[in-house]
Amino acid sequence: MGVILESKELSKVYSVDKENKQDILKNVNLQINKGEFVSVMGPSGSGKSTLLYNISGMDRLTSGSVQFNGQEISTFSEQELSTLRLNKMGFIFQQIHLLKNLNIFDNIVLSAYLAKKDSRKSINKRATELMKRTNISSLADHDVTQASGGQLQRVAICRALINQPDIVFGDEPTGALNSKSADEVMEILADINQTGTTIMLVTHDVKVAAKTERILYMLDGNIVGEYQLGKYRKEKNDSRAREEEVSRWLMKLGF
Ligand SMILES: Nc1ncnc2c1ncn2[C@@H]1O[C@H](COP(=O)(O)OP(=O)(O)OP(=O)(O)O)[C@@H](O)[C@H]1O
Repeated sequence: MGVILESKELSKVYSVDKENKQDILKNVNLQINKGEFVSVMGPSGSGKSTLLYNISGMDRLTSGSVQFNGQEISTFSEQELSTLRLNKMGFIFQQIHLLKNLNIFDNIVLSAYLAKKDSRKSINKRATELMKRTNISSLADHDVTQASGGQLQRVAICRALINQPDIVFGDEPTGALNSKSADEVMEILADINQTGTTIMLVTHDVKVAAKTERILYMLDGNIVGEYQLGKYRKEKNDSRAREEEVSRWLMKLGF
């Protein structure tokens, strides 16, 4: 299978001012395998988002190492990092940052036009397929203001996938959605994972974590537990049992 992402002794210190420094990540060692679907849980302030930003090259670590596909990325320049993020990584956030002056289709294809890896014709074809897969084809020429939160989050998924990334990172990707839309988004992500894309997301929601394959638990800047759930398969119809399994594990950890 092989490792896609690895951190070794990853530390992040925030300096509030000269005297006040906060150790937010404390020597985090983490490995994510190619094709895995991993979630990160833990109390508020435990460092989940900070971990996501530091291992995805969106923020700079204070010390330690992060390797992506065997390449040390902590020493990359800003330009190298931005090229890496554009071509190899996709991002989905709780707040959907779409451009209001572009319609939904153009929001999805924009980063692929910028990456210039493929012709516009093949990018448009891919966008059309992604929109079909996420059930938002009818929204192509709509304004972003004309779509619901759940629909916009699907737009964000299409946008995250348009450059065929090796890995997709999500920071509370369902956090702003009602439970039906959250469920639909998770089904889409599970489906995308099953076609080979690695996914790592941060969540507070047991229902979300229960659709992932391995759950990491963060406490006070470190990973203090992990749980192997195995791949979620819709046809097994065991969402409830998985949620109960995760809840029992979290209770043992005092969550
Ligand atoms: N830019 C920053 N400067 C200073 N401190 C920060 C900064 N960003 C985050 N922090 C602090 O780092 C700690 C961890 O924040 P982080 O957002 O990673 O936690 P989290 O586990 O994702 O929390 P939540 O579940 O509430 O989103 C918090 O105490 C936060 O206040």
